[in-house]
Amino acid sequence: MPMKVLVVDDTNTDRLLLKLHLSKLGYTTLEASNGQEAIDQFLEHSQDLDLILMDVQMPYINGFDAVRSIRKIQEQQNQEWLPVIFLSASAEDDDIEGAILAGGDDYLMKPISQKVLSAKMLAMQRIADMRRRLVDSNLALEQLASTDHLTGVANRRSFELMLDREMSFTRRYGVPMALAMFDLDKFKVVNDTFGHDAGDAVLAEVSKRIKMALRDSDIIGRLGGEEFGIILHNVKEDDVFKVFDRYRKIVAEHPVVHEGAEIPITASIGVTMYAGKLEDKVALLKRADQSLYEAKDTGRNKVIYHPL
Ligand SMILES: Nc1nc2c(ncn2[C@@H]2O[C@H](COP(=O)(O)OP(=O)(O)OP(=O)(O)O)[C@@H](O)[C@H]2O)c(=O)[nH]1
Repeated sequence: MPMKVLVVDDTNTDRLLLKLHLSKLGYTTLEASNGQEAIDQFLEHSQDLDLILMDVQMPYINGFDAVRSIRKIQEQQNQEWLPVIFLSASAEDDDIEGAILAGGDDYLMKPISQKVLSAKMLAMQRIADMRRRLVDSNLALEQLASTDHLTGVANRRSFELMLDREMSFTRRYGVPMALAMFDLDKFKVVNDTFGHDAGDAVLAEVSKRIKMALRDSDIIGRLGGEEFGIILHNVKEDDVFKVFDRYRKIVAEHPVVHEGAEIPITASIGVTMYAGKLEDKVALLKRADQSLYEAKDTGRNKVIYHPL
């Protein structure tokens, strides 16, 4: 993908010439005619910007100061590195050193040779491509590390991180949430009767059914074995039992079919609510677990919810 380049120069002709040359080379350009505009453009386009060409000598906020501000913003927002090439009429060693210290990656002498600029752009394009590949593979790795490979839902680590996030959202905005522990009944019998592969197929099918029934803002994760966690975001106390009983029915009403065999399956569900009091995740999980235990102990295939 061709790079998107922000061209910053207070001299209109220099800026237009640069833009023209870059467009001819196939790059997309944005422009700014002073340091403040450069910062504003960066803020607006930081997600898809690949390179900044920054004039050094500009009134008010010069190129060095503009780049220092941009680097500070990037650091605060934990953003990826964005290459900056300074453009300057000065060939003094101090200025070149100053450019690198201000956060620049390279330095081009004015008047700019089109040949040198084309070559530098080629090098920067290589870096931009490498950076994109790195970002993509980091995303893929993060996805892999947070997903349960059998069911495709969040794994325990990632579910607990999301639970932390949901709880702090509830504390800040007072939006109540529900947490359920959801455990398949007599799953050992399923494995023993139909085989481990059939057990795996049941786990995959049940999580698929629940995922389809959840709203986009709700979360399901596999806590381990045949146990799942479910978070309902922003739910009314009166609706909690109804929603989870619907999930219970979705599991129980149709057997899972695996290699011609019909495997009846039910689940027990322990539910609790969180309205933002000073409790921690461990306390909340424990409360849901106690309700789950009660559901198992009093016959299974049921939802237990004790309003707070
Ligand atoms: N097929 C399959 N089975 C699993 C997996 N993880 C855990 N199990 C099985 O799940 C079963 C859980 O058994 P128990 O903890 O005794 O509970 P249960 O039989 O579901 O009984 P209750 O929970 O009391 O209703 C064990 O037989 C585990 O081997 C998995 O990834 N795939």
